[in-house]
Amino acid sequence: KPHQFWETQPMPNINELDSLKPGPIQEGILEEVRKDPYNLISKFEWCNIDLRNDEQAQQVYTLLKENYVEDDDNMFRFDYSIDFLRWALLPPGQHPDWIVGVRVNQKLVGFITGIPVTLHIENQQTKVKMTEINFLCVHKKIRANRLAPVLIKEITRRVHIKNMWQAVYTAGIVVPTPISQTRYYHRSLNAKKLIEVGFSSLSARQTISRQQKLYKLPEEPKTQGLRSMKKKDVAQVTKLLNEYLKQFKLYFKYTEDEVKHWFLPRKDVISTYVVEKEQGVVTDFLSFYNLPSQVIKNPKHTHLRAAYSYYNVATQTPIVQLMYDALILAKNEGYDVFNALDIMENEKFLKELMFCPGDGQLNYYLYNWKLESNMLKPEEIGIVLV
Ligand SMILES: COc1cccc(CC(=N)NC(=O)c2cccnc2OC2CCNCC2)c1
Repeated sequence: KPHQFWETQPMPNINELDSLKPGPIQEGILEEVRKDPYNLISKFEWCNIDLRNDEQAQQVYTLLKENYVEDDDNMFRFDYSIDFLRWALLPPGQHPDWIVGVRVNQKLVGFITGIPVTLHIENQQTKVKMTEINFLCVHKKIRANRLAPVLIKEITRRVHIKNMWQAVYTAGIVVPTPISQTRYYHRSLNAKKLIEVGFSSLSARQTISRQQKLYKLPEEPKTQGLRSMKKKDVAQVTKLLNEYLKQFKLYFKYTEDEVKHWFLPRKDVISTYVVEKEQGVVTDFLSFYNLPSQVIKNPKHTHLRAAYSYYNVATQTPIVQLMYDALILAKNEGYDVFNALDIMENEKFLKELMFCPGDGQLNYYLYNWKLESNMLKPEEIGIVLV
């Protein structure tokens, strides 16, 4: 029976979509939260992963590299680096017991994570402290042990115990009940490599050299004053970002500390470029994160270098021009492809900059929250998960 687990969860099911009132579906009662971890099958043990510890970080890296998300044709698998995982999972205010592992004889076989976020939902008044769940992974060799539902219940318990009752997450699969179904798009930067790894294919009339010409980019960005973000930009970037995000129905509010963490450039993790017009005034910024994929079987290439659009705020520079510069910068940083979802204002540049639709969708989920409107359009989503 499909969804036997999800039917037990506070997610609106198809026939409640019109009866539930907006807001929390279940009131959280702290006293009722189970104090001890969920039971695991024998030999399986819970552990908190300290990603600052090289050995433990390496174990997480290897588990994900070999067992995490693959594309629909099982040709590519995400290959998150240790530096990336430290960026993604050690933000300000993180909780050590929200980086959850399951071990069998010291070997890491299961993983799930949460980070604290403050989410604004649908209108200004409601802002909800909650968790952003990510990196749910069970080793390929021990699937169908029903470990995934236990990992979800355990991290839910660890969130409830901190008196938080909502969560936000994304998934390529559809389980009850997405709040938005977004599509992803790819812009070729290295046409030859994309064809060699099988990411792109040539139709009868296309040739590699024709593709290379089609996707060719200028050597240098066009926008005057475009430069790498520095510490001194944090205050202005924070104001620009928080102001910009208010137009969406779902968005995070960022402190300057969080902007420092999420946007200051980290080599091979996050790239952020600001547009500094006359003396010191920052008017726009663009950012993209580095998520390579392992090419599962290919004689010539082991990895696909992919840049993923993060947050882009265009107030003076036209968004199409800003994103064209993002493509040029990503190409110059060595990326093969630039990926983006059709969320926020991205529809405004996807076609014009020759992005092609991917073969899947990314669904957004809100745990224990009924929206006023059952579904949000992708352009109403103002949050990017890594
Ligand atoms: C090209 O290598 C891949 C390796 C694994 C999966 C996919 C397809 C896929 N599922 N892509 C996305 O989910 C995706 C496509 C564009 C932008 N962000 C995305 O996902 C992000 C956000 C959610 N967590 C994973 C990274 C592609």
